[in-house]
Amino acid sequence: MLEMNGKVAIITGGADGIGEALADDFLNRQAKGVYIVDINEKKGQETLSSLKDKHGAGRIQFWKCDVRNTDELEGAFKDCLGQYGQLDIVCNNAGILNEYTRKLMIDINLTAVIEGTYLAVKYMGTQNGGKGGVVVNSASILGLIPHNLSAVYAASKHGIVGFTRSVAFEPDLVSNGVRVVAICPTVVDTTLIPSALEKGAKYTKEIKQGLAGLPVLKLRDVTSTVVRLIEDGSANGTTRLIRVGQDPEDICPPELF
Ligand SMILES: NC(=O)c1ccc[n+]([C@@H]2O[C@H](COP(=O)([O-])OP(=O)(O)OC[C@H]3O[C@@H](n4cnc5c(N)ncnc54)[C@H](O)[C@@H]3O)[C@@H](O)[C@H]2O)c1
Ligand SMILES: CC[C@@H](O)/C=C/C=C\C[C@@H](O)/C=C/C=C/C=C\[C@@H](O)CCCC(=O)O
Repeated sequence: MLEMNGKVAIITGGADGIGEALADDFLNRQAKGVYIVDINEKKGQETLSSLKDKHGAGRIQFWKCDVRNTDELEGAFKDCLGQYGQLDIVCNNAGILNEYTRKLMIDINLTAVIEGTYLAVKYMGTQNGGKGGVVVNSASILGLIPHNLSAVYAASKHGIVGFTRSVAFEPDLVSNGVRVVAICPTVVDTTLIPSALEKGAKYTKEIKQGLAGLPVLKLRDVTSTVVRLIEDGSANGTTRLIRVGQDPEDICPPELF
């Protein structure tokens, strides 16, 4: 069992929404340090300031970068180890929803998750001077089911699910003591979808109709599931579906051919 107490985490997309809630939750659980990595400087500084007010200045840092730039992302890992001397948890959570910018969305939602996972092995792995650890990738229910109004977004999230289930058992990860899991929430109470719709997302009208009346997850439904996955040392290659009013359940249990 890996307890949050005394652990150090990097959270991409940590300035807002699910990432911000994870940072707050980890700090509430006495994490030693949390690194929020985000492209949004203004929101990042605001979140940094409010988390410092709540939890004290020493346990929270903000690293501004675009997760698509692997060198800049790696800078956060190096800086984090320099600040805290350890790294235990990596949440590859940054994501966007924009069917008009297809390559950009795949680069942020999928490629950066893949690169972030291998950076986690490089900096947490037992064969690389670390103590091992856990990677939590933010997928979506749309990583498990198709969606005709969000095909590229769904492709990016299906990619995360396939990658997570596979890489978790890659020999290099197993021998380095690094577990990899993914969360697959339905709609969550953040600005991701409302702000995409406000900006005139593709199929805005149809998406609004589809979303009307759908139950919305609270941030704590997501953070509590993430913490359970982190703490459960047997969770590896797990893709956990999170729905309103239902216990989180594992879909596609990992089975190697
Ligand atoms: N909100 C939902 O309904 C929902 C449901 C299932 C899964 N998800 C997934 O969870 C993750 C977080 O979603 P959210 O709802 O908290 O979104 P959000 O928009 O509230 O927060 C996402 C954060 O990622 C940051 N970000 C975006 N592009 C970035 C980049 N290139 N480099 C660094 N940071 C970047 C944003 O600045 C923002 O702070 C996403 O991967 C999303 O796809 C969200
Ligand atoms: C799924 C949330 C987020 O990751 C992606 C949003 C992308 C586009 C917005 C909209 O088009 C997507 C709606 C997705 C709905 C998914 C599931 C529902 O059909 C059923 C949910 C019912 C339940 O909570 O069990």
